[in-house]
Amino acid sequence: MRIETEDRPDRPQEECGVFGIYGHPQAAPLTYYGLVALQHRGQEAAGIATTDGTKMYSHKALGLLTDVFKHGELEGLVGHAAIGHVRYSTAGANTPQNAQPITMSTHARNIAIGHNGNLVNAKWLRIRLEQEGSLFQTTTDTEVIAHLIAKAGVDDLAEAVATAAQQIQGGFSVVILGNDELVAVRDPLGLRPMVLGHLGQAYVVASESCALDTIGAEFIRDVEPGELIRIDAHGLESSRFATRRARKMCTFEHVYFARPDSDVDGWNVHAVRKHLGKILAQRYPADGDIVIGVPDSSVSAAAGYAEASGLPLETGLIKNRYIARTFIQPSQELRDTGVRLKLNAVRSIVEGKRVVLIDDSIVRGTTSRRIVRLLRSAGALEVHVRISSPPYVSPCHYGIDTATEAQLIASNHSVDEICEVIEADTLSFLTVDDLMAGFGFDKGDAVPFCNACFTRNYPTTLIDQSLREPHHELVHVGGSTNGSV
Ligand SMILES: O=P(O)(O)OC[C@H]1O[C@H](OP(=O)(O)OP(=O)(O)O)[C@H](O)[C@@H]1O
Ligand SMILES: NC(=O)CC[C@H](N)C(=O)O
Ligand code: SF4
Ligand SMILES: [Mg+2]
Repeated sequence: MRIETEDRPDRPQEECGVFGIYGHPQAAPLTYYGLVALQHRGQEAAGIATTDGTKMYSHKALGLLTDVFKHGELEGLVGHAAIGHVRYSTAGANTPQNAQPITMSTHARNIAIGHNGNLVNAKWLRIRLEQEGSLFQTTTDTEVIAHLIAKAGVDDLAEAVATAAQQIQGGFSVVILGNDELVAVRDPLGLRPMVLGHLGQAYVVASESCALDTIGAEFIRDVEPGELIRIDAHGLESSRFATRRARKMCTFEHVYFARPDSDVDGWNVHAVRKHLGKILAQRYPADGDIVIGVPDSSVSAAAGYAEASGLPLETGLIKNRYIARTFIQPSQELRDTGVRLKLNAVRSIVEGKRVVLIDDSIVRGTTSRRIVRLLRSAGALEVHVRISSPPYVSPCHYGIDTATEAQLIASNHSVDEICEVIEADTLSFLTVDDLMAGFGFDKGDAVPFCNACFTRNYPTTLIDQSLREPHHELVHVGGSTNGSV
């Protein structure tokens, strides 16, 4: 194993998916299938940890799930309870040791932890924990949660997790595996999603309901913001680690991130996107002949736009199904190549047409410019771009870190300037009020959503912003993390 240090690159980051199951003899394979359904949430690393009540087993590595578990590693993951994770880093680089679940042995137990979200006070907490003697193995914010659990000073895992959850701030949906129990918590504002289901006698928690559908589990309900769920041989117990307060669910889950077949906090993602497409057509019509959605995430909004405008919906862009999401590629060069590999225009459909192009978001502008060019080179006469969300002006600090402010095209360009940069004939975005109308809210209503990336109004203080980034990243090259803890 080679160990080296590197400066932490200041680069755009994104989301994760978590899954947990208790009470099933096939816990590891079911977790694997659940994670397959959540692969869109993170493609940098994947891992699973299981317990048979006595020993804990884990395997994790960089890469897609199918790469990480291609040599029969699942067979070694025995036990009736498991958690799993697919990672897109937000805190700490994309290195093997930062992959999750993070495992730790304490005097009381083994724990494994998987986290979706990003903490806004992890650096402060880490400094305090290090001053108190904690030694960190990774550079993630997630390990801070593990140390807080270990240091809680109580034997009961759920109590220890509650103590930890009360100290962390920001976005977090977390699954924790103990010796013979599974604990799940969701942040008090509900920034990150989490659902609860059951498969026969087994309980399941996951980032999105599509993971429940994939393993044939039944949806019970969303995990409440500020709720702690403990599942063990005695069944399921729910408690609160934080008092109820106004929800601030992430709208970007609905706009782009979640799968359209998922229901997030009572709204079906496809239905919301389609509704947003209709609002876009009603408020920002375009003189076009055909409507084309940018695959994959804008297909629902394009269907809504076409329905409301009366224009035909065409499949004018074909996506190579073997290329992962471009928005979450770690460098601009890779993103540019990614867009080219990913999409191609259908000349026979777009030639001689005025195209209304629907996309769900413009973040850096890479995708839109490339697609406008593609359509023109395939013979489109005009390209009118309509975006089913408002301009993305400010970085997310809660788990969908799309880019630094300087990289966000809307943070330093007007709509007209963006239109010019992406080489479109016309360009319109939804307003925040339009976006909220997509969920059935009227202007002026108090809404249960975080819209900070569109408004710069963050629902928490950004505590760590006053601290400098850590300088060093520890990179282990090679080696395996499989085996019992
Ligand atoms: O302005 P940019 O920085 O280019 O990012 C915005 C684009 O990225 C996303 O799609 P992506 O290609 O990631 O994934 P998808 O296939 O799930 O839509 C999003 O839907 C936009 O199309
Ligand atoms: N995208 C996420 O939710 C990442 C979780 C955690 N902050 C990490 O970087 O590993
Ligand atoms: S800032 Fe944007 S992406 Fe981040 S949680 Fe809020 S709505 Fe979601
Ligand atoms: Mg897209």
